[in-house]
Amino acid sequence: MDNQSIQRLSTQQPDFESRLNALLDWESVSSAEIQQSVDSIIADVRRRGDAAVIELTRRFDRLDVQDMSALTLTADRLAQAWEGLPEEQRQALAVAADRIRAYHERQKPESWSYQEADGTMLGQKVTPLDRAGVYVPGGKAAYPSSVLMNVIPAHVAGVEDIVMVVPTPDGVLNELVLAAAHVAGVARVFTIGGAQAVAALAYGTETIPKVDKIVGPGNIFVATAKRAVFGQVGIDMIAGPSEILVVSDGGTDPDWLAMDLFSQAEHDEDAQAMLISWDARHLEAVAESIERLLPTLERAEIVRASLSRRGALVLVDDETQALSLVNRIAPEHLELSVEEPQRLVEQVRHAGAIFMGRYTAEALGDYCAGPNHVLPTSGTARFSSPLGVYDFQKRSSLIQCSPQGASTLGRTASVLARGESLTAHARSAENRIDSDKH
Ligand SMILES: NC(=O)c1ccc[n+]([C@@H]2O[C@H](COP(=O)([O-])OP(=O)(O)OC[C@H]3O[C@@H](n4cnc5c(N)ncnc54)[C@H](O)[C@@H]3O)[C@@H](O)[C@H]2O)c1
Ligand SMILES: N[C@H](CO)Cc1c[nH]c[nH+]1
Ligand SMILES: [Zn+2]
Repeated sequence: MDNQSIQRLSTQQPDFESRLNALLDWESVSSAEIQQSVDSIIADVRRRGDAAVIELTRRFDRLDVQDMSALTLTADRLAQAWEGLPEEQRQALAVAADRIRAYHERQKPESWSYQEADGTMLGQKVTPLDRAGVYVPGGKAAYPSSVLMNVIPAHVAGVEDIVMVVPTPDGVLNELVLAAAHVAGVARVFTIGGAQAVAALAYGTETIPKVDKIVGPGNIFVATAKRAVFGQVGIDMIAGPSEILVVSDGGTDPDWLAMDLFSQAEHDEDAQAMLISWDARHLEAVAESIERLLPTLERAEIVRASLSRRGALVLVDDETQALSLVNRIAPEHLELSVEEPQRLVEQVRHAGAIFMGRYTAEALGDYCAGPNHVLPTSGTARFSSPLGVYDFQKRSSLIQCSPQGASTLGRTASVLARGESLTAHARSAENRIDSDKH
């Protein structure tokens, strides 16, 4: 059992709690050393702008460039990537983009207002951000799907200026990423990544425009930098390594489930993949599938590392205990691989995205089902939501008093303001009481 790739847990084990906590605790991976290095990168970019970005890109992505033009891709270059793709890939990108757009159109909030009996109008006006910065990860793997997932909701929200950054280690451009940027309607791409890209978007440089908000997932350097610049700009969330939590009733093919776990484990050595079941024999079968199928993967080493560090097959007493664990873990992706997912989903309170039934592989959501794949991780689904149109918009309150409304509200405001000893507030409100009768 010891030399197996994935840990085995049971709620009956006396040390279950501490072992589970160790698996869930990703934040502790963010060491003081990383924080220090990110702080100094941000300070450098603030101080020296483009020169720092160029130097840091040389150091971390091994790109030997002299000026920012070599780190800039124009709309023409993106169109060229689109034209050069095989038809099958163009088709797949277009289908995914259409489905993601259709889903996000439904999220679009409307401005609203209503009128009170005395003619006072109250409402809420929704406006898009002027400029959004989209971080597309590109260190260990390139993510064309993340381009679509980040850019399309911004467009649907009405953002006019979208600046995309994506690292291209060793100068290798990924044509699918560029084509996805084209199909999603991006006009400007800078081939930079890591904390230096986040800092450039947050503070602006001679070449890179300062944005209002930075969205998109990334590694620990990206996440730490986003946390550091929050306040200077908005951010969507701190997205950690990918996670999957599967609840299985024992009726799904163990090979399918093993591959579902691998699908997230292959992102990163820090990714988390867990399966919970109350069927001990089924867990054994999944363990056997894992051992047999793991060597067949292209990214077997990453998967092995991730499963041994943050992977687990968890035996619980029953369905109730499984659901209570789900709500405690608040996973990024939850697969309910059970006969009656509708019944179970009623009891799920915290999860980024819920994949219901044996046929709904999480991987479909990563690419083309329609909902966003940028999701809260590390338990933050307790208080945050998938990336969406609402992340690219803000709301302003609208208040228009009729003369009568100003009198009624003025009396109430005056009392409250005097209670706070704020006499200018009180007199400002009182000035308008019965002003139409003078
Ligand atoms: N939540 C989501 O929707 C989602 C989607 C796709 C990917 N992801 C996650 O995003 C992450 C992508 O990570 P990645 O590394 O492949 O790409 P990345 O683009 O996030 O990071 C690459 C950059 O990290 C910087 N970097 C690397 N080593 C450094 C060092 N020692 N010091 C300072 N900077 C350094 C470099 O500048 C490099 O450009 C993975 O964890 C993956 O699971 C999440
Ligand atoms: N599973 C990732 C989010 O956690 C998204 C992704 C992109 N490509 C494949 N998967
Ligand atoms: Zn994925």
